[in-house]
Amino acid sequence: DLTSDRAALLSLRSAVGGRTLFWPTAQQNPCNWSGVQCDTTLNRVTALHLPGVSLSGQLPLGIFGNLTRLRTISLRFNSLSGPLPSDLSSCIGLRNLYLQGNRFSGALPEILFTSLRDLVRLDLAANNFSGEISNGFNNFTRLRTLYLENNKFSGSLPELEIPKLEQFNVSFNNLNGSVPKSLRSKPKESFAGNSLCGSPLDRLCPSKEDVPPAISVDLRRNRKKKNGLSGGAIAGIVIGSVLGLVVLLALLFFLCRKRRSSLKNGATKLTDAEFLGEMQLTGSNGFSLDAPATSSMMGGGNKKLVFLRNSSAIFDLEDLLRASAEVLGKGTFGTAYKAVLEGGMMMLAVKRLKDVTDSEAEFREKIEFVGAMDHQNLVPLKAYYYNKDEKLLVYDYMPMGSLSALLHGSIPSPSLISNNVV
Ligand SMILES: Nc1ncnc2c1ncn2[C@@H]1O[C@H](COP(=O)(O)OP(=O)(O)OP(=O)(O)O)[C@@H](O)[C@H]1O
Repeated sequence: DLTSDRAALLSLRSAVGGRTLFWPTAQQNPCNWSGVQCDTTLNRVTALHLPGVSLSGQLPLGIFGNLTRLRTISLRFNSLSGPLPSDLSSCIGLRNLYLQGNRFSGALPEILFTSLRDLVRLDLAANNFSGEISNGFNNFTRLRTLYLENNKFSGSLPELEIPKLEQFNVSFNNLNGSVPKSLRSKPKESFAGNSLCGSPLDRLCPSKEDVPPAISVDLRRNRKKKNGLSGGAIAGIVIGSVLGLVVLLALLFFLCRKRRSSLKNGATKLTDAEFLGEMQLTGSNGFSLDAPATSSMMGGGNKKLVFLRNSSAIFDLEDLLRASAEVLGKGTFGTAYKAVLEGGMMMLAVKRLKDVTDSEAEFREKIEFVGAMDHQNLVPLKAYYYNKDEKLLVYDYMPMGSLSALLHGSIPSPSLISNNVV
């Protein structure tokens, strides 16, 4: 009733100020207040005209929810802000809503599209409204004016099949896409200031047909480039990598086996039969010959390792055969090996003689003679071994290499070189 309409108007007055402050509130009947119109038959407020009267602030809920018989609201060209109150939806007989030229913001409440079905004029221009332009405008079947220009509406325009729509403007928003068919009859100025395209605008919408052939080929090529390698190429790379890895592993395996077997062979060869060539001692220049060498026989038999001079029998033939061996080089009389006794307790040079034609007695005599020689540049013979198949000479291992290495390399001390070559 009018009493509740009056109360709602007073709420509005206290919320927005401006000219409403001049309302003679002492009067119980609000129908004489400036800007307020009533239907005397209904005894209700039916229109509120407050254009350009310095209203400011937000429209709170609880005002329009009570002014339910309003047919016209005109609050244009004020400084009202904030979102539209959703209880505007209570004004179901509203025909004209003029809110242009304010600072309203936010999206339009969706409920308005289902309740204000009698709207004829809707002017929301020049505010800060945002969000998409709702398909719900199609519910306003009596609408003749729809002004939404100069806001921040975004997205694309929906098809608006509003039969009586005469005045339409959505210019200067953030709209994009093409102008829908139903609106193509509107003047192009109604769509200006957006990213819209298509009729009635001069800007054509890009489509497959619109792209010139040369550009479309380029686009396709770019797309291909962006896609990177083809599936086949990737599969090829993967298979190639796997094969490469397999070959590499096989090679490593083969090399390891080869190394192991060569070490094994080196050690085994010590047991192979070879013969001692005739030893040609080149005289006594620089050499001193001791008294006949005293030798100790390992194990008592003459097929054992024989230690010469003062060398004590701290290892035996078994130790020697079990030792890991590595070829040091080949000389005239055979091959020399570096033998590391088990546990690394001793490193020896074992010279394995080949082509020995001397009888055992002759061999022993000559080796005892060699073993008795003493000279600062000569590695003393530590022990020897003789049997039919194998003749070995055992020396201490000289870790600093040969005379050749001394002459051509950087080894300083002659006392540490293998001097059997000297
Ligand atoms: N006691 C040792 N300690 C370390 N390396 C040695 C020892 N004896 C020999 N060699 C090394 O073993 C390799 C072969 O030596 P070997 O005495 O069998 O022949 P060579 O003296 O080089 O030649 P040739 O017998 O013709 O005079 C040489 O590189 C040598 O330096």
